Amino acid sequence: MATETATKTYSKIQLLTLNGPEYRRVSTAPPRAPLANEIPLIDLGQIDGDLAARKEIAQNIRLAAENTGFFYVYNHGISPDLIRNALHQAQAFFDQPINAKEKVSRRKYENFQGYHGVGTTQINDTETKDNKETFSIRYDESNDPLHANSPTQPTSSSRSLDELWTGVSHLPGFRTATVEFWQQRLNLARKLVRILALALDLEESYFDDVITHPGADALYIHYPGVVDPSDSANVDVGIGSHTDIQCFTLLWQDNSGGLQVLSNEGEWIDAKPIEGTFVVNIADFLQRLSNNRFKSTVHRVYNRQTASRYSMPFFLGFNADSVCSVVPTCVDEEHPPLYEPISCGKWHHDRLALASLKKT
Ligand SMILES: O=C(O)CCC(=O)C(=O)O
Ligand SMILES: [Fe+2]
Repeated sequence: MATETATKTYSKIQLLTLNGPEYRRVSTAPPRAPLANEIPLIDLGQIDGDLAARKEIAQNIRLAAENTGFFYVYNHGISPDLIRNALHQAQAFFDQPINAKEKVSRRKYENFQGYHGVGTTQINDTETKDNKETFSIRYDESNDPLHANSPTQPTSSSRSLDELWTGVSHLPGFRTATVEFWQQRLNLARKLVRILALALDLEESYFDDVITHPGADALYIHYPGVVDPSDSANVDVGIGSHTDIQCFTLLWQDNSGGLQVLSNEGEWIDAKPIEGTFVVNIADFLQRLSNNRFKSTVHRVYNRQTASRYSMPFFLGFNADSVCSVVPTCVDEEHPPLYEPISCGKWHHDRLALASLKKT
């Protein structure tokens, strides 16, 4: 009689990095539920409270950032009505015929803004093409409440952005809801940067000078449903295995499920949707500045249902031109800096260029 052994099988995924390809061992077992400390729920209710309250949030975030780099936040202060409205706008945009969406094709704008069609991206070339379509906007000073009193001069890129907004102006309320949701997440992200400084034992204001004109990229993503979810041969990824590039991501996801995070042991875990939360994950640039103390963790999305899945990520990076070094609190004799200083803009640009070079 055969004895059952608890042997686990693993495959390998490849990730693109500026230091060459990196490989991760990945269990072939179906995703499991996370342990409580793998993707903890963190209460931000006191983020505007006194220093002791902010330090308590920082302590919780530090533990999560050093473990998987993924956590949920609640009591984040962004109104559910605004989120619902943004979601309806995203759905209205994606429900349009393809030629209406192509009018704002990202090929016409700088920095990947605008529309990317289904199957036009492949974030991991050892997996399938990404089965998703997206609408993206980037940081725009004229939308930033921090600079409300400093009128900006029109530039060629602001003129091309006007064209982008004109291309969606037939969708009532689209621009207003999209910009307001972007502004509120930028505001929350700036507060989180100060909490992250505390979590790294730095002065709370340590990063203030590098978030005056930050990377602040907001996406609407639509993952089309699959025709037959029981068809196990059809395993197109929604978005392939990857790490995020800049400092951290604030992600709103609908109730579909499908977001999976790679555990420290190489098993997929489900970052299941939790009403009223954002999923936050540390990204590569912050891992780098923390000398690998904070973790930028591999994740992916599968939409294995007939219905559409929608998500709305917001990626925060530091000012594109500010050169940043590994922070002093993460360096000592036993832990020399592992990385050279670099700006987040160059880091982001080179990573994106690497991905597109691979495709040509
Ligand atoms: O759609 C999601 O839930 C996650 C998307 C994501 O990981 C990304 O856009 O980097
Ligand atoms: Fe991601």
